[in-house]
Amino acid sequence: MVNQKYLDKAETLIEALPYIQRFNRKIVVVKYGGSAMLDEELKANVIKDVVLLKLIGFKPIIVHGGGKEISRWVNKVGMEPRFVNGLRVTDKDTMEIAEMVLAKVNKELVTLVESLGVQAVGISGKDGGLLQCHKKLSKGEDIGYVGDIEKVNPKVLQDLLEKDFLPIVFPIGFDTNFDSYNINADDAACAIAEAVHAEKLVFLSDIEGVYKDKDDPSSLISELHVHEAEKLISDGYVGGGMIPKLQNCIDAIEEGVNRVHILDGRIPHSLLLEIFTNKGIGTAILREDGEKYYNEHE
Ligand SMILES: Nc1ncnc2c1ncn2[C@@H]1O[C@H](COP(=O)(O)OP(=O)(O)O)[C@@H](O)[C@H]1O
Ligand SMILES: CC(=O)N[C@@H](CCC(=O)OP(=O)(O)O)C(=O)O
Repeated sequence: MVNQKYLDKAETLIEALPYIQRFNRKIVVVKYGGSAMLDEELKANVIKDVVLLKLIGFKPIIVHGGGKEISRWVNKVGMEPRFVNGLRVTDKDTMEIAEMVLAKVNKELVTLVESLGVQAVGISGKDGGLLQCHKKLSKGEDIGYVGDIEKVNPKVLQDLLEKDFLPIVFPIGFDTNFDSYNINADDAACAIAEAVHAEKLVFLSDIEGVYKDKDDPSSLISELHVHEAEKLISDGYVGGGMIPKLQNCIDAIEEGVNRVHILDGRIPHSLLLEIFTNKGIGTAILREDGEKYYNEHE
């Protein structure tokens, strides 16, 4: 008689079959950032999940941030990090630090992927002219070298995917004068997902998902139609970094990305759980005609 434990494992693998079929050869953009990047064990788990997606036939692209690491280095050189509406005020020195730190984080992620036997290529938004931007103002205020993405040239990503590499992107771009700009990583992930016609865009953050009431963790919302997400923002239920994140989710859905999710990067393997099981973890943002499967607070 075969041990039940092994039968359960086989069952779990078989349960994944419809999801593997659905996403076979499809592009999945994973935005990785927040404090889930600071814990080495969590980082290794996130990378293992993405490598697994790659090896079973998905086409993942990682777009990463590293805001907390940038702030650590800004502090180290005796400066004070400053944010306006979730965006880093970026003077020339901060720009230099941001680019150096993000490039370092990028090569660490490349190394982790390579150590698992998958070929990765780490690039910035400058490479292949991927992210062309102009200076972004925050409600009219000049916040320095912060970039607003104007155009995405996805050719470099398409070529890398075609040759079976796993692209890992960090959010630094240039404008038409080739001046460098610091781009919010959520903005970069959203613009890239739209440009490559991703099937799915996943934000791995350091919160369970979107709460109906930002001060009440028991109010997690499993699924949100676009108009409901818009209403949460306009009614003031969403604050801080969740405002641009949710706005990016809305934009991505409106630009044709099929599925957009905000997940808790602190939960080990939340990416696999979301993709391969029918447990609604995190928050899914749905098209207006998208059917809801879960009830709130489930
Ligand atoms: N309604 C809400 N639901 C969830 N998080 C919210 C809400 N309103 C504000 N937030 C804040 O938004 C943060 C997530 O945005 P951010 O810190 O920019 O994430 P990341 O660094 O992963 O990109 C949460 O940690 C939380 O403090
Ligand atoms: C303009 C701007 O704010 N850029 C961000 C880029 C990194 C980022 O977005 O990192 P997380 O995703 O980890 O927050 C910054 O300098 O922090």
